[in-house]
Amino acid sequence: MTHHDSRRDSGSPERILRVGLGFWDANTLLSAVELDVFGELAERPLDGEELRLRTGLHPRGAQDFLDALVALGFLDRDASGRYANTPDTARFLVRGAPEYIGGMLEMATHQLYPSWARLTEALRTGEPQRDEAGQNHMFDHMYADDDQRRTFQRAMTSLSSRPIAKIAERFPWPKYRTVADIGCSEGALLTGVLRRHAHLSGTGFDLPPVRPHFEEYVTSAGLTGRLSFRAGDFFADPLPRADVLVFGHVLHDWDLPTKRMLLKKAYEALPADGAVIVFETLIDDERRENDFGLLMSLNMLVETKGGFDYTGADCRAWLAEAGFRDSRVEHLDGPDSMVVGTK
Ligand SMILES: C[S@@+](CC[C@H](N)C(=O)[O-])C[C@H]1O[C@@H](n2cnc3c(N)ncnc32)[C@H](O)[C@@H]1O
Repeated sequence: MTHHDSRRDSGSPERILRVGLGFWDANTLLSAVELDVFGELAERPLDGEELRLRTGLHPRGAQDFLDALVALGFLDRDASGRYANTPDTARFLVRGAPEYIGGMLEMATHQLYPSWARLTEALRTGEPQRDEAGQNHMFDHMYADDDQRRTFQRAMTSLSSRPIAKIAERFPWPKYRTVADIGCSEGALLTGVLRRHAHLSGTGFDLPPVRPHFEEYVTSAGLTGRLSFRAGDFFADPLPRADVLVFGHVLHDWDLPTKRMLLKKAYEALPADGAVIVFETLIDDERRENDFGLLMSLNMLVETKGGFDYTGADCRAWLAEAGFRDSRVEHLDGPDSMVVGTK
């Protein structure tokens, strides 16, 4: 990927304006998700007035809003003026669809957008811009609220589903019998991997408030017998023992001493020849290409006390320090890659 070169020096201010006003596009899409425009169109196309009434829009902005979604490529409109989902919005933005990605966008609306409005302050001070993020246990605070907890779990599942499918497909699972996912959230990784590999059993490790979400998700996937939940706090408790330990989008939440502590605990919990899988929106080693990974790291700046994203080379160095005998980096999907370390 060398897309950054084509983004520079085009001789036109268009890209500068487009990025600078990127919140126009973003808010239009986020409002459409919040108002469930795509869900209302799941069954059949609707004319503008019916769609307006169903989504509760005031007449003043309705037509511009819906036609902006057409112009942005998120809706189609036929010759008779009826609106319909595009193949992508039908697939990824209808709530309840198996590949629904809107959980992440719901979290963007409620949580990330207000923090990002204060990015300059975060850059000047190094401080997160969510009131509760300054506390040691930001998750305790977020999980105290049922809605926030559910939105966050859904966001994680939606963001992780594609890299998880690749991990299920590409990692040499036949060599191992047990897997534990540290910071498992609803259990999307374990479910994806165990569905594909019938010989495996798994443990999800996460904070106690996550248990009901995990159990609901795993039950609906029909995997209750092979999967269990272990409630714990990885600061205070040892990690569960398993042949493979997974950290998905977990290390980037924390500062460097915590990252190192978690990898050390993983080493201790693994048998000889056991493996750790770390998957994230890894930054490329040159720190030039993976803009999503770099922006994710700024997201950790505004959202967490010490979190940051990192390169594959960074992670391999930490794995070596923790004692792992070898490691490798493999691209998964989109901005996500995994680092695999062997004890
Ligand atoms: C960013 S989410 C990643 C979820 C999932 N692994 C994925 O890739 O989609 C981080 C997870 O770490 C969990 N977590 C945070 N602090 C924890 C702690 N002290 N002990 C155990 N789990 C924790 C959170 O509850 C959350 O599920």
